[in-house]
Amino acid sequence: MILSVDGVEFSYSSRPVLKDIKFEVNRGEFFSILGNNGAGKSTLLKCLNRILKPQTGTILIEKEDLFALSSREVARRLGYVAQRYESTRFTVFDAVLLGRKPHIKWGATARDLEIVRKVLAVLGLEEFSLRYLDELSGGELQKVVIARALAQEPRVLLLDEPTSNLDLKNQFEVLKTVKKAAREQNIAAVVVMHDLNLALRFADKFLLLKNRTVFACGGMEIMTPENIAGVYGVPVAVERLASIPVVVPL
Ligand SMILES: Nc1ncnc2c1ncn2[C@@H]1O[C@H](COP(=O)(O)OP(=O)(O)OP(=O)(O)O)[C@@H](O)[C@H]1O
Repeated sequence: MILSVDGVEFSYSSRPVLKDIKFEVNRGEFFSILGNNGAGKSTLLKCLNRILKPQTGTILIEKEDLFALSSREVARRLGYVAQRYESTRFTVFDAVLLGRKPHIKWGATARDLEIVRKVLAVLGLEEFSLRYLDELSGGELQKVVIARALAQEPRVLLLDEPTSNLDLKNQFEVLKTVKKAAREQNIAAVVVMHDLNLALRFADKFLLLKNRTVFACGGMEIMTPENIAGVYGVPVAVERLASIPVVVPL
């Protein structure tokens, strides 16, 4: 187990958003967080990245209390891609190299540069290497911020709706890359998603959030029509098409 969350509660001033959140994520796992708009998914991800501090509960990363770690240690262990981000006057290469910052002591080494080149190649961003971020399309920029998080080589990768700006091909490529990174580097990817079909296709485990708390958590066995309808309030069928599970609203 790489991440363990127990009894987490969070409120924005007096507005309670999360209560009694409990789940575990294992190494190598693609873990999808699902739920309606406003269910608290982004808030939960921010608690996992220590941007927000839960009022109660514990979050352990590799058995250590997340809130007892130094900022540098957090940056080494956790990679985070927010739902919204701004483009800056960096080149794509430099922006991805920034992901290596928690590992760099004096200056970037040949290994750091190699990692950046590799990640850019995997995500098909090589040709954009020297372009400035503010000259990219929304989807290209989204791939760059994911590339930066992958270059960081974190133990846990936290992604908030990583495919929201991507076309069909890029949605698949990005999620495939994340899944491969989880498997090959034996890290965990915790991904907030809206597209149930993409979640079914790529995730190993699912956390369904409803009414501020965990509605269900587990593998494919919890993605039943009853649970999905219970969370989203829409009747659905879960079918297999070319042996791929798909959710169809009825
Ligand atoms: N900074 C904030 N201050 C006060 N309330 C907030 C703040 N950020 C979010 N909220 C509220 O907390 C609740 C959960 O928000 P959150 O962004 O975590 O939901 P979400 O599940 O990620 O939603 P979405 O799917 O729409 O992105 C919402 O009711 C939202 O209005």
